[in-house]
Amino acid sequence: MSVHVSQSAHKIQLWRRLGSVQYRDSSLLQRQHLSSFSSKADRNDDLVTLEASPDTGVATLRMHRSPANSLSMEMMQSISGAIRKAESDRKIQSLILTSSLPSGIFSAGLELTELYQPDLARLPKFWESFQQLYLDLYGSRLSTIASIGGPAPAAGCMLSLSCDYRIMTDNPKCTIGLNESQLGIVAPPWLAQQYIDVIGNRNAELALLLGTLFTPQQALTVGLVDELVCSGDSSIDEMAQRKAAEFIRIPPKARVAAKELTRGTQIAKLSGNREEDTEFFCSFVTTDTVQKTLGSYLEMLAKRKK
Ligand SMILES: CCCCC/C=C\C/C=C\CC/C=C/CC(=O)SCCNC(=O)CCNC(=O)[C@H](O)C(C)(C)COP(=O)(O)OP(=O)(O)OC[C@H]1O[C@@H](n2cnc3c(N)ncnc32)[C@H](O)[C@@H]1OP(=O)(O)O
Repeated sequence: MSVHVSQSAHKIQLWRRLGSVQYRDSSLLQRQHLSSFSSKADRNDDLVTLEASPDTGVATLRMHRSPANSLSMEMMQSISGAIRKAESDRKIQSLILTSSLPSGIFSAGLELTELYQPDLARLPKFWESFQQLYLDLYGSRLSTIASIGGPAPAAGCMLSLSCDYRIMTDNPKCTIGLNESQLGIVAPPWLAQQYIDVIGNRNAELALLLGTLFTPQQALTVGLVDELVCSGDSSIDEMAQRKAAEFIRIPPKARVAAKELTRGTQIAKLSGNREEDTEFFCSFVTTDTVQKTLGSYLEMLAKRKK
């Protein structure tokens, strides 16, 4: 076991050193169609806002990385940082995760330019930030509520799966689910396991195979979300606040211990396997087949917009 781990650590270091090497399949360059997918490192450190209310014990984490709250490395680090900041305030017991983008998009999942023709030195760090975000949110001592006012595909769905409770706007244009197979990729095992845990094995099996994006009503039926907000009902923010208050009435030690019962094993599993997971991801995502499919998917997104 220890030999295996050290070999994999060596490979990760190798990945990091590959930074100066050009991406190997330059024939996949289709940038002329993909001008809107050209940014990589964020310079903006104002990607999320944390508003803590010691009186109520509730903090609200608002994501606002325009245009779609896609998860670049900096975005994931910002969300992780905000979760830790909220946790460090002992008066805070609950966290509402939401989007403040005018479009309402909750999160479009991983930033696709991080996956397509990736910067090879950045790629392992990017994936480690994704793992860390999962560990921080899924394992948080806070009760966590996802207030989903717009689409939440792939890693956007992961953000909500990592919360304790999910409230979604009942708008059929807003869909949620792990659609990775449609991009020619596959969710990592720890994310697939969250799906299985939340919607059951058979539902997860079919949805992972087909890359299903559920409408809010379908998501409610399979248990992917816990509650829907219809227009005319009280606002999604009010409902999230009410749910947070309900969680806060439970003694914190008991609440945290209950969470540990259902999540501890999976958290320990990834914590002990991060390097191998990163190594697998880097090898998988850089294969020519995956790169080609990602390129076509990006083109399809750009064309759809036109
Ligand atoms: C056997 C063991 C296996 C082990 C496996 C191990 C490892 C696994 C390996 C790999 C796994 C990798 C995991 C990936 C998870 C992901 O999250 S992949 C990302 C998936 N995301 C999507 O498919 C969403 C794509 N986007 C959309 O569908 C729509 O944009 C939307 C979110 C539904 C919103 O639609 P709407 O019509 O409102 O807006 P637009 O489409 O016009 O988009 C607005 C704007 O945003 C840009 N954009 C959208 N999504 C992304 C994105 N994910 N990344 C970057 N940019 C995005 C879009 O281009 C528009 O930009 P603009 O033109 O500049 O306005």
